[in-house]
Amino acid sequence: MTEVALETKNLGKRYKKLWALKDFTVALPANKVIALVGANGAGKSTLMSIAAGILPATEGELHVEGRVVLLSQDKPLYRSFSVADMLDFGRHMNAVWDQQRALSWLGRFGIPLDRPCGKLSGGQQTQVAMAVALGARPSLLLLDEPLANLDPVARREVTGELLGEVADSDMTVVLSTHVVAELAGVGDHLLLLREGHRTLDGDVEELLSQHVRLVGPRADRPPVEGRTVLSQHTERQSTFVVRTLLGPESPVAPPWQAQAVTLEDLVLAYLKAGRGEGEL
Ligand SMILES: Nc1ncnc2c1ncn2[C@@H]1O[C@H](COP(=O)(O)OP(=O)(O)OP(=O)(O)O)[C@@H](O)[C@H]1O
Repeated sequence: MTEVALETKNLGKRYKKLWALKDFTVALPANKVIALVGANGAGKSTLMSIAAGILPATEGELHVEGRVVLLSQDKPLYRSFSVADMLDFGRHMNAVWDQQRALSWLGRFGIPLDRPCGKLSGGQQTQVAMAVALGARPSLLLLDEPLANLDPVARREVTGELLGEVADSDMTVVLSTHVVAELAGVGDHLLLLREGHRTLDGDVEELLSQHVRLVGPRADRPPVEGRTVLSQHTERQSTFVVRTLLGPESPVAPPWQAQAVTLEDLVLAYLKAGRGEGEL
């Protein structure tokens, strides 16, 4: 059985009248990179803050294994501290500290140790914050869009290195984003939130193999059994994204065509789907 890094049961968070998270039940697998995706306001930060213990839940249960570190977009760095001072600070603030791991991260991205943090670029500051987070040896590292100010190449490098860190340790990483185009190759597991609810959750490869896009003549329903996630129609043509056990390889009667979906297609289909439609 897969080990679980984070488990919730009917978790809910209410801010005055608004439920930012509601009836949220999930079990996220350990030692994976989990992409947490949702539109603005879907509840990603709320979930991460509760998991990190800095925000109390209104109702429900949450259980995490081991040490949790949350890194958000506003990086916790002292501007006058040099990079080396920040590592010293990390060592003093954490009961467990891996200096070598922190140094090795900075070395990979060429960050000078003697430079004051305030004189580093936004992207370099992100790398320092990442090094301090990794030095704390978290079992669960929650990254709340901290990569937003990295250029696309640097972001790809960071996510690649993170996958390596996960492979070399028992760490689990949850990485939140609403930049759907950047998802490919980033996560092993996808968790999609919409308006505080879990909309889709599963192993990325499995999810891709369970969905198919069907294109054919205008029709009210797709030509296969399954749950329709998204329907789009023009005057003469219909396109459906369907969750089906048949998979994208199975034949459909012509003139219908079955196409595999990419991760980006899949996420966009669920994000676009009307409320209720496509819910699991
Ligand atoms: N402190 C707060 N007080 C009141 N409402 C809040 C507070 N924090 C968040 N919310 C509301 O809760 C909902 C979920 O917010 P949250 O920040 O968790 O979403 P998110 O998915 O992280 O969004 P984004 O991608 O924009 O960062 C939103 O509707 C937001 O307006």
